[in-house]
Amino acid sequence: MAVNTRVPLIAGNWKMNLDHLQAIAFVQKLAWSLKDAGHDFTSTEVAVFPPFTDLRSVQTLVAADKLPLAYGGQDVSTQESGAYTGEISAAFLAALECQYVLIGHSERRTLHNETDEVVAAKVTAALKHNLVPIICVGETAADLELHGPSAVPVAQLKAALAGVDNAADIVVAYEPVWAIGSGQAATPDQAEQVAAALRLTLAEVLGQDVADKTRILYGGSVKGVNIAGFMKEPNVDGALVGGASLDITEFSSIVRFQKHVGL
Ligand SMILES: O=C[C@H](O)COP(=O)(O)O
Repeated sequence: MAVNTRVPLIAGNWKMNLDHLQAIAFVQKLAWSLKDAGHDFTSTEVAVFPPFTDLRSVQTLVAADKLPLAYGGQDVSTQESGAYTGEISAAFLAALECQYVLIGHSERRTLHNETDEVVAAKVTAALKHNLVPIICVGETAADLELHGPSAVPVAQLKAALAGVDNAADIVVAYEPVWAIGSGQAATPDQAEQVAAALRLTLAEVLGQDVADKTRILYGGSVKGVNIAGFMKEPNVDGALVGGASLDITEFSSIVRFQKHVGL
């Protein structure tokens, strides 16, 4: 068994919250609050995912104040450029120095009918522009009852990796749909079971080295009070946080999970 050298990642998905002015104030306060608390950004990486209209403001602030925060888009187009009204290309995100992009979030899959093929095309588009895709997978409550916990997330991951080679830097986020915004998080055991299955899939498709280095996040009602349980699991390398990422005290407490687990 390889030694785990994966740096935990705590990612805040703001969804459709905070305009560009609110984003500036929020990111500034978040960085100060973590700095004041003595957070070591090299031991746990922190990323935020603001709406597209905030990204230029966040980029300017992060660059000017040299903030140790990563950021990225919540979605990306499958297309390079052209007549695609409302779409945002991977090249545009790269030009704003985004490091990451969320792809295949369940809200995109359900509200915008994103298929596995579309998700795979978005992953390919992101990698082409050196963005690290955070590939979101997860089962609904009905899937869970019909197929058990891992079948749907594993199938979604396999489909998303269609155009990925084993040199690619990717992150996987396991987000059971039933746990998102419900206040009812999966148990650490449940998250670990699926994360382990996802890592096996990464090994099958991309090789053991990629599986060993790829971070797998858990998402779905993560809070300061439950993060430690997830982070004790060997295959969970961080969290994709929705609602709690909009509260600086709560998000900081999640980022500083080592405090709770005594690491
Ligand atoms: O992207 C984040 C997930 O949808 C989780 O959202 P939540 O933390 O509000 O449950």
